[in-house]
Amino acid sequence: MEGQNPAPGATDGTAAGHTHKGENGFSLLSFVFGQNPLVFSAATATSLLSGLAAVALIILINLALAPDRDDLVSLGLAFAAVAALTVALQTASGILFGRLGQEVLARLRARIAERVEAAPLRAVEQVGPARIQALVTDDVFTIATVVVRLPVLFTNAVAISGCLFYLAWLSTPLFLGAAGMMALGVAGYMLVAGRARHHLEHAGGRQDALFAHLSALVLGTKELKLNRAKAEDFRSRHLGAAIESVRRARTHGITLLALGSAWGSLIVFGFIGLVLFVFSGGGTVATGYAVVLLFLIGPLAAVMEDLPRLALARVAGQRLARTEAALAARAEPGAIAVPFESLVLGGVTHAYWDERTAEMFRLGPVDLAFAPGEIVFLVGGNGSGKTTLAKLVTGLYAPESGTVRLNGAIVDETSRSVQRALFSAVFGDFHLFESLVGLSGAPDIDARANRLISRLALTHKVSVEDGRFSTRDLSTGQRKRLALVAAVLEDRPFLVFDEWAADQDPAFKAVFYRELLPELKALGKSVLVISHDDRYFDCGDRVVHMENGQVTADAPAAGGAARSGEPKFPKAEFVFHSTPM
Ligand SMILES: Nc1ncnc2c1ncn2[C@@H]1O[C@H](COP(=O)(O)OP(=O)(O)OP(=O)(O)O)[C@@H](O)[C@H]1O
Repeated sequence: MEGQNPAPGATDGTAAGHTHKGENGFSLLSFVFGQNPLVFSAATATSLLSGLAAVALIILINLALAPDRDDLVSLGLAFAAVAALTVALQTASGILFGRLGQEVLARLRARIAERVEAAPLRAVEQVGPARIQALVTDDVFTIATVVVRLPVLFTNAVAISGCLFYLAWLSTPLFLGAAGMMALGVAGYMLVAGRARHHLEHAGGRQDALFAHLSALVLGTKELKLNRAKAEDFRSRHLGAAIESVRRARTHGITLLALGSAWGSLIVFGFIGLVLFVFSGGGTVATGYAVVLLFLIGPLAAVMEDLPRLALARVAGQRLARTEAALAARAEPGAIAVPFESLVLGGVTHAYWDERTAEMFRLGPVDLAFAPGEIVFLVGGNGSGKTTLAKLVTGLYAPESGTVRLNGAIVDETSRSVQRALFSAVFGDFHLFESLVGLSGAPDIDARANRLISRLALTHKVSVEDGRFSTRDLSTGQRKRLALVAAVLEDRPFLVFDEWAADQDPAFKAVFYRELLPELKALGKSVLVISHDDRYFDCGDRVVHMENGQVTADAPAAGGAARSGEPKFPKAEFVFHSTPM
């Protein structure tokens, strides 16, 4: 499985998977309020006041329109004051909500990052990188866009309510008619919006596939550039199809929302027309109604325009809540470093269920024990379950059944972080960070890293300065050497190398197996080496064989030189020695 993303649709039989729990678990308003209660309250208050001020304006206009007024000057002054206040309030609420929008964007991104970081590896694998990418870019942006629109929405809501009250004061039947028509408009809209949301949710799911294809477009550039037919097929059938299906689903959703809005507007215009041209009979009273009703058109149209945005944000919020539920992690205490005495797997199992092929891969039950200072080779055919077993040994996966005992005590959800804290690993799909993340501030870190780099024959290529690698533009084998540097510098008691030597040249393979491993052993480190290099199996203390998810042999290595605890090359310096952290 190394070097591959988990197959989409592949899920465990037992793990959390894509749960629908928390479907409606995202409340935009309470989330926005929680970000900054003070700013939210101030922004809401200014929006609501600006709505009221707008209603006051319309009343003043109406008064000024009445015939034979002798207080036009004072009305004019009041109008100027209220207009200035309205603009000031609108500006203030716009600025405050703009600020909140950015806070929401930043906070949601940080929150998703925290969830991903805290979630069990299996849950992250199941959610997949594409969904996470889509969430932190597209979905959170959709949510933040609505936050920025909130002041307008609030202001308009107040303006509409205020106008309705004013209408009620002008004429009760008119008010009842207006309120009834609006209720009809909203009911029609809601009916259509429910159907639209279905399309928008579908678009969200297709968008995950689209992000996966976009990532394949970048990661697979070499393959696509070499083969034009392949590139065209990928562009048209795979990437193109995903782009098209997102477009189609979104268009359906947005069209339905637009039709819903149109229905609302039609009802409102119809009502205004009826009042003005059929029932009022003209005259100044009709002018008064007309001013209020015409004023209502603006806020109503704006609200109708904002409703689709709200619907989109709601779908995005639900996707966020669902993903967060799938990533849910039990709070783990901070990982304490404990001395390593023993690690024993008893009847440990794990299963992957692949929905597409409807096949189950079962690992175990596995019984295995590890002791300090031991070098264990884990060998077996492709797909036999070596990496999966390594993930169970390191505590990256929790066993589905069986037990893991660390220093005699059973590891459970609360102590799995302690198990993980024993390990540094270089997996086949390792990631080389651009700096020695987590080691900044460690004493002498640059010098120790550069010594190791020189030991791994990389001095001419790369160096470490202020904890950063000078470059990562290296060959795969060279980058693996740097990953080993980072792992060794962590100075943890147990190291895992998953086919680390597979990308090394023959001379360096010998250095790895015959020099580095014995040196690590001499330092008391335990090392689990996943390997196909059978000519070096004698460098281990034990060789564990796997076949089809089962451990088929666990025996001392034939002629194991490292068992003596002495490095095979006595003159090798112990450059790996570093200050424990
Ligand atoms: N993330 C995953 N999701 C679903 N199935 C998986 C996942 N990882 C591995 N598998 C399945 O588990 C089986 C064992 O995979 P694993 O990577 O543990 O084997 P391996 O012995 O390390 O193979 P290799 O030598 O090729 O690296 C594979 O057949 C694969 O189908």
